[in-house]
Amino acid sequence: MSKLIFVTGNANKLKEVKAILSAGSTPIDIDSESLDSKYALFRRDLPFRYVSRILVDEVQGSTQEVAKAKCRRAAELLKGPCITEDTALCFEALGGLPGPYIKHFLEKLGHEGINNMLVGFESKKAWALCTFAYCAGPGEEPILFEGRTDGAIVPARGPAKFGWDPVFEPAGTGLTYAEMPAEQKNLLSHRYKALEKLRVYIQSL
Ligand SMILES: O=P(O)(O)OP(=O)(O)OP(=O)(O)OC[C@H]1O[C@@H](n2cnc3c(O)ncnc32)[C@H](O)[C@@H]1O
Ligand SMILES: [Mg+2]
Repeated sequence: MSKLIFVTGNANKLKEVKAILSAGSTPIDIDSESLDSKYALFRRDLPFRYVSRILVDEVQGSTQEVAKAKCRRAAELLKGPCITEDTALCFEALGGLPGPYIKHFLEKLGHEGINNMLVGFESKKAWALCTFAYCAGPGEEPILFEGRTDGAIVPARGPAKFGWDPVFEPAGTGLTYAEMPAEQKNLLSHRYKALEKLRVYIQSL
Protein backbone atom coordinates (compact mmCIF):
# COMPACT_ATOMS: atom_id res chain seq x y z
CA MET A 1 0.00 0.00 0.00
CA SER A 2 1.61 3.25 -1.05
CA LYS A 3 -0.84 5.76 0.35
CA LEU A 4 -2.94 5.84 3.42
CA ILE A 5 -6.05 7.87 2.75
CA PHE A 6 -7.73 8.94 5.94
CA VAL A 7 -11.09 10.52 5.24
CA THR A 8 -12.22 12.98 7.88
CA GLY A 9 -13.64 16.46 8.24
CA ASN A 10 -11.83 16.94 11.54
CA ALA A 11 -8.40 18.61 11.35
CA ASN A 12 -7.55 17.75 14.98
CA LYS A 13 -8.08 14.05 14.32
CA LEU A 14 -5.87 14.24 11.25
CA LYS A 15 -3.10 15.90 13.26
CA GLU A 16 -3.17 13.22 15.98
CA VAL A 17 -3.34 10.35 13.49
CA LYS A 18 -0.27 11.65 11.67
CA ALA A 19 1.64 12.16 14.93
CA ILE A 20 0.78 8.69 16.30
CA LEU A 21 1.39 6.70 13.11
CA SER A 22 4.69 8.37 12.31
CA ALA A 23 6.04 7.62 15.82
CA GLY A 24 6.78 4.30 17.54
CA SER A 25 9.11 1.41 16.77
CA THR A 26 7.43 0.60 13.45
CA PRO A 27 6.51 4.00 12.04
CA ILE A 28 4.17 4.21 9.09
CA ASP A 29 5.27 6.77 6.60
CA ILE A 30 2.52 9.06 5.60
CA ASP A 31 3.04 11.05 2.47
CA SER A 32 1.66 14.11 4.13
CA GLU A 33 1.58 16.18 0.97
CA SER A 34 -0.65 13.76 -0.90
CA LEU A 35 -2.62 13.05 2.26
CA ASP A 36 -3.26 16.74 2.71
CA SER A 37 -4.16 17.38 -0.89
CA LYS A 38 -6.41 14.33 -0.95
CA TYR A 39 -7.97 15.56 2.24
CA ALA A 40 -8.38 19.06 0.84
CA LEU A 41 -9.64 17.78 -2.48
CA PHE A 42 -12.12 15.53 -0.80
CA ARG A 43 -13.32 18.25 1.51
CA ARG A 44 -13.82 20.66 -1.36
CA ASP A 45 -15.65 18.31 -3.69
CA LEU A 46 -17.62 16.31 -1.20
CA PRO A 47 -17.88 17.82 2.25
CA PHE A 48 -17.40 14.75 4.38
CA ARG A 49 -18.51 16.49 7.52
CA TYR A 50 -21.92 16.73 5.91
CA VAL A 51 -21.88 13.21 4.55
CA SER A 52 -20.90 11.81 7.92
CA ARG A 53 -23.60 13.81 9.65
CA ILE A 54 -26.25 12.35 7.37
CA LEU A 55 -24.92 8.88 8.09
CA VAL A 56 -24.91 9.46 11.82
CA ASP A 57 -28.49 10.74 11.65
CA GLU A 58 -29.69 7.85 9.52
CA VAL A 59 -27.70 5.03 11.01
CA GLN A 60 -29.12 4.96 14.50
CA GLY A 61 -27.00 2.13 15.71
CA SER A 62 -24.04 1.06 17.75
CA THR A 63 -20.65 2.71 17.39
CA GLN A 64 -19.65 -0.25 15.22
CA GLU A 65 -22.61 0.12 12.88
CA VAL A 66 -22.09 3.88 12.54
CA ALA A 67 -18.36 3.38 11.90
CA LYS A 68 -18.92 0.71 9.23
CA ALA A 69 -21.60 2.71 7.44
CA LYS A 70 -19.37 5.78 7.26
CA CYS A 71 -16.41 3.84 5.90
CA ARG A 72 -18.52 1.98 3.34
CA ARG A 73 -19.90 5.29 2.09
CA ALA A 74 -16.45 6.90 1.96
CA ALA A 75 -15.06 3.98 -0.09
CA GLU A 76 -17.94 4.34 -2.54
CA LEU A 77 -17.33 8.08 -2.90
CA LEU A 78 -13.55 7.63 -3.25
CA LYS A 79 -13.93 4.54 -5.44
CA GLY A 80 -11.05 2.99 -3.59
CA PRO A 81 -9.60 1.91 -0.26
CA CYS A 82 -9.84 4.26 2.69
CA ILE A 83 -9.80 4.65 6.42
CA THR A 84 -12.35 6.50 8.54
CA GLU A 85 -12.64 7.02 12.26
CA ASP A 86 -15.48 7.50 14.69
CA THR A 87 -15.08 8.65 18.23
CA ALA A 88 -17.67 8.03 20.94
CA LEU A 89 -17.78 9.34 24.49
CA CYS A 90 -19.73 7.02 26.75
CA PHE A 91 -21.08 7.77 30.24
CA GLU A 92 -21.40 4.86 32.65
CA ALA A 93 -24.42 6.46 34.38
CA LEU A 94 -26.23 6.70 31.05
CA GLY A 95 -25.60 3.14 29.93
CA GLY A 96 -22.97 4.21 27.41
CA LEU A 97 -24.78 7.20 25.94
CA PRO A 98 -24.19 9.70 24.32
CA GLY A 99 -21.68 7.34 22.65
CA PRO A 100 -21.47 7.99 18.89
CA TYR A 101 -23.87 10.94 19.27
CA ILE A 102 -21.49 12.97 21.48
CA LYS A 103 -20.80 15.41 18.65
CA HIS A 104 -24.40 16.66 18.67
CA PHE A 105 -24.54 16.87 22.47
CA LEU A 106 -21.29 18.83 22.55
CA GLU A 107 -22.48 21.24 19.87
CA LYS A 108 -25.77 21.94 21.66
CA LEU A 109 -24.71 21.80 25.31
CA GLY A 110 -21.04 22.77 25.49
CA HIS A 111 -18.65 21.61 28.21
CA GLU A 112 -20.83 22.82 31.08
CA GLY A 113 -23.90 21.12 29.68
CA ILE A 114 -21.97 17.86 29.29
CA ASN A 115 -21.19 18.04 33.01
CA ASN A 116 -24.80 18.95 33.84
CA MET A 117 -26.00 15.79 32.11
CA LEU A 118 -24.49 13.87 35.02
CA VAL A 119 -25.91 16.00 37.84
CA GLY A 120 -27.91 13.67 40.06
CA PHE A 121 -25.82 10.65 39.13
CA GLU A 122 -23.18 9.40 41.50
CA SER A 123 -20.93 7.97 38.79
CA LYS A 124 -19.02 10.41 36.62
CA LYS A 125 -17.16 7.52 35.00
CA ALA A 126 -16.81 7.64 31.25
CA TRP A 127 -14.81 6.06 28.49
CA ALA A 128 -13.58 7.34 25.17
CA LEU A 129 -13.98 4.85 22.36
CA CYS A 130 -12.22 5.21 19.05
CA THR A 131 -13.21 3.06 16.09
CA PHE A 132 -11.09 3.08 12.96
CA ALA A 133 -12.57 1.40 9.92
CA TYR A 134 -10.63 0.15 6.91
CA CYS A 135 -12.55 -0.54 3.71
CA ALA A 136 -10.70 -2.11 0.77
CA GLY A 137 -13.05 -0.53 -1.78
CA PRO A 138 -16.68 -0.15 -2.90
CA GLY A 139 -18.81 -3.10 -1.84
CA GLU A 140 -16.18 -4.46 0.58
CA GLU A 141 -16.96 -5.11 4.23
CA PRO A 142 -15.12 -2.64 6.50
CA ILE A 143 -12.81 -4.02 9.19
CA LEU A 144 -12.83 -2.31 12.59
CA PHE A 145 -10.03 -1.46 15.04
CA GLU A 146 -11.13 -0.22 18.45
CA GLY A 147 -9.36 1.54 21.29
CA ARG A 148 -10.79 2.49 24.66
CA THR A 149 -9.52 4.79 27.40
CA ASP A 150 -11.35 4.94 30.74
CA GLY A 151 -11.73 8.07 32.84
CA ALA A 152 -14.22 10.56 34.23
CA ILE A 153 -16.20 13.62 33.21
CA VAL A 154 -14.93 16.70 35.08
CA PRO A 155 -15.55 20.48 34.96
CA ALA A 156 -13.53 21.89 32.04
CA ARG A 157 -9.79 22.37 32.59
CA GLY A 158 -7.18 23.27 30.00
CA PRO A 159 -7.35 24.91 26.57
CA ALA A 160 -10.49 24.23 24.55
CA LYS A 161 -8.77 23.27 21.31
CA PHE A 162 -10.25 19.88 20.53
CA GLY A 163 -13.82 18.76 21.23
CA TRP A 164 -14.44 17.43 24.73
CA ASP A 165 -10.72 17.23 25.67
CA PRO A 166 -11.17 19.72 28.59
CA VAL A 167 -13.91 17.64 30.32
CA PHE A 168 -12.35 14.16 30.04
CA GLU A 169 -9.81 13.05 32.63
CA PRO A 170 -8.23 9.66 31.89
CA ALA A 171 -8.02 7.46 35.01
CA GLY A 172 -4.87 7.77 37.08
CA THR A 173 -3.48 10.84 35.32
CA GLY A 174 -4.96 13.75 37.31
CA LEU A 175 -5.00 15.72 34.06
CA THR A 176 -7.65 16.26 31.42
CA TYR A 177 -6.72 15.46 27.83
CA ALA A 178 -6.64 19.22 27.24
CA GLU A 179 -4.09 19.78 30.04
CA MET A 180 -1.70 17.15 28.71
CA PRO A 181 1.10 17.77 26.26
CA ALA A 182 0.17 16.21 22.89
CA GLU A 183 2.89 13.56 23.37
CA GLN A 184 1.25 12.35 26.58
CA LYS A 185 -2.27 12.19 25.16
CA ASN A 186 -0.98 10.41 22.06
CA LEU A 187 0.52 7.61 24.19
CA LEU A 188 -2.58 6.76 26.22
CA SER A 189 -5.53 7.96 24.18
CA HIS A 190 -8.41 5.95 22.71
CA ARG A 191 -7.05 6.99 19.30
CA TYR A 192 -3.54 5.73 20.07
CA LYS A 193 -4.85 2.34 21.22
CA ALA A 194 -6.98 1.90 18.09
CA LEU A 195 -4.16 3.04 15.82
CA GLU A 196 -1.73 0.51 17.31
CA LYS A 197 -4.10 -2.23 16.09
CA LEU A 198 -4.58 -0.58 12.71
CA ARG A 199 -0.80 -0.18 12.39
CA VAL A 200 -0.27 -3.95 12.72
CA TYR A 201 -2.98 -4.65 10.16
CA ILE A 202 -1.65 -2.16 7.62
CA GLN A 203 1.84 -3.57 7.95
CA SER A 204 0.47 -7.06 7.29
CA LEU A 205 -1.13 -6.03 4.00
O1 LIG B 1 -15.37 13.73 9.78
P1 LIG B 1 -15.26 12.91 10.99
O2 LIG B 1 -14.02 12.06 11.07
O3 LIG B 1 -16.53 12.10 11.29
O4 LIG B 1 -15.07 13.95 12.21
P2 LIG B 1 -16.13 14.42 13.33
O5 LIG B 1 -15.61 15.69 13.91
O6 LIG B 1 -17.51 14.42 12.76
O7 LIG B 1 -15.99 13.30 14.45
P3 LIG B 1 -16.99 12.15 14.96
O8 LIG B 1 -18.13 11.97 14.00
O9 LIG B 1 -16.16 10.96 15.29
O10 LIG B 1 -17.58 12.80 16.29
C1 LIG B 1 -16.84 12.78 17.46
C2 LIG B 1 -16.99 14.03 18.27
O11 LIG B 1 -16.02 13.94 19.32
C3 LIG B 1 -15.00 14.92 19.15
N1 LIG B 1 -13.70 14.25 19.33
C4 LIG B 1 -13.19 13.23 18.59
N2 LIG B 1 -12.00 12.84 19.07
C5 LIG B 1 -11.74 13.62 20.14
C6 LIG B 1 -10.66 13.71 21.05
O12 LIG B 1 -9.61 12.91 20.97
N3 LIG B 1 -10.73 14.64 22.02
C7 LIG B 1 -11.79 15.46 22.11
N4 LIG B 1 -12.84 15.46 21.29
C8 LIG B 1 -12.83 14.53 20.31
C9 LIG B 1 -15.15 15.48 17.75
O13 LIG B 1 -14.72 16.82 17.69
C10 LIG B 1 -16.67 15.33 17.54
O14 LIG B 1 -17.36 16.39 18.17
MG1 LIG C 1 -18.46 12.72 12.02
